[in-house]
Formats: sequence, C-alpha cells, structure tokens
Amino acid sequence: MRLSQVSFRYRRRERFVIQHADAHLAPGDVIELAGVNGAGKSTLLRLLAGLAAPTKGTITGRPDVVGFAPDRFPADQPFTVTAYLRHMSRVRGGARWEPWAERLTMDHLLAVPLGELSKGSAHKVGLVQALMAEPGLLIMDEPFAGLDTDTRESLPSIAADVAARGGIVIASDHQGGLRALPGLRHWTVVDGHLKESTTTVLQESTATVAEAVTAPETVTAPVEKSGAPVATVAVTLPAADVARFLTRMRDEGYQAREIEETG
Ligand SMILES: Nc1ncnc2c1ncn2[C@@H]1O[C@H](COP(=O)(O)OP(=O)(O)OP(=O)(O)O)[C@@H](O)[C@H]1O
Repeated sequence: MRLSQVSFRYRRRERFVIQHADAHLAPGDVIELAGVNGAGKSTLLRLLAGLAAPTKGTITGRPDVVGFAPDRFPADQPFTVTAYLRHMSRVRGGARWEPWAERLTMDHLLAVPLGELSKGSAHKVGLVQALMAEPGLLIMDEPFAGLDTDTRESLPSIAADVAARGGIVIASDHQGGLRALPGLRHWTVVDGHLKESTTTVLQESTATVAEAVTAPETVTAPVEKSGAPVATVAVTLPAADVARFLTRMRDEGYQAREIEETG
C-alpha cells in the first residue's frame, strides 16, 4: 500500500491537516502513530482506511478488507453487544466474532446495551468488529485508551497475529502499548507532515541490537523518491555498534531494510 504526496483538508480554503505524506506499507508491518493532540493522527487513519479521500495525492494498494476501530465507538445505537456483533458479522459475510470476544474477555459484556458500556468496553466492541473479518489492514485509533490491563496486554499479540497473516496494522497511541513488538515502525505527524523515526533508544549509544531491531526502517528514503536505480547492501558489524551505525546511516539519508542478530 502506498501513499503518494497525500494532502488533506476538511474544507476548501482551510489549512491542510495532512501535507505531502509519502509512505509505503508492506504486508506484516505494524506501525505506531504518534503526534500531539490535534496533529492529524485520526485524520491520517481515516485516509488510510478509505473513510476520507485525499484532497491531493493518491493512496494505492489498500487491502480489500479493512478493519477500523475508531477512537470514539458509536455507543448510542439501540443494540446489546451481542446483537451488534451479530449484525456486523452478517454485514461481514458471516465472519466469526465469538473467538475475538473471548480473546478480549468480553463474556460479561455481551448482554449489555451499547449505550451503557464504559469507554474501554465500547472500545473492545469496536476492536472485535474490526478484527472479525480478518482485515488485511487493521487500523486502531487510540486502542489503549481506557482499556483494562488484560486487554492492554493482549493487544500487542493480537496485532502481531494480524501481521503474521500478512496484514498491515497501524495504531495511534500515546502510551507506547505496542513497543514490545519486534520490527515496530514509528510514525509521527508533526505540523501535518508524516515522519518516520527510529525509537528514542536508538539515539543512545548504549542501545542493544534487540532495541535497535525494534526500529529498522525509514519511509521516505531519498533514493526511493529520486526514482534512480537502488542497491541493497548487507553490512556485518559488532552488535554494540549497530545503534550508532544506524543513526549515522540515516543522517546520510539511507534506509535500513532489515537487521538480523547472528552468532
Ligand atoms: N470533521 C472535521 N472538520 C473540520 N476539522 C476537523 C475535523 N476533524 C478534525 N478536524 C481538525 O483537524 C485537525 C486534526 O485533527 P485529528 O482529530 O486528526 O487530530 P489527532 O492527532 O487525532 O488529535 P487527538 O489526539 O486529539 O485525537 C484538528 O485541528 C481538528 O480540529
């Protein structure tokens, strides 16, 4: 899936909330999206989901099945949790929601009307409806907000499972809830611009390989943008030097594709 020079504004003559976003998302990617309040995270997620269309630029290669768990799940519908999930299952062609409800420990919520759910419980319902269709693209807006500890702890493994099936997972998150996942990509929206960064750990020379491995890539490598031929080079170096090497390499504008710890 690719974003090419995506810009978005809500109304003509208003400012662009997202500006010139370029990104490539590959099957199996898990992406953490950060940014201050009002930076444009939800807007970017809605663009990725196809719920809003770019004002300029294009989004191509979106997987056929998109699961979207919004930050404010509409809890004012006159259904119980079960009735709602059954309805969504029919909409999704008979998708099985029960295993997800079990995994998110929702038994005690099934008979509760949506309007009576706490924020965290409503969010779980939103997650189940997003997960049930086995999405090729799973988008979660602030999924950790208000969640109970058990569900918080199970969310990274759920994200990892979706990614292991070849799905793309992207979650806006202030709380670093997915940080434990190897290969996690980090996006930030700053002043409407999408940036990919390494973990803060990488800024420190004391970073271990395991820590470095959690942030191996950069979205907008100049070599890709220029359209010039590219080459991939494998480099072997002492594990203790990885973080410093990556920092220097990125400063030069090059892109890390893969990091593997050997021996
Ligand atoms: N429907 C809308 N119409 C007009 N402006 C909007 C709309 N939704 C969001 N905005 C504006 O777009 C900007 C980005 O909002 P967005 O909700 O995408 O940010 P965010 O990073 O998700 O913020 P938060 O963390 O507070 O949810 C904000 O200035 C917001 O006021």
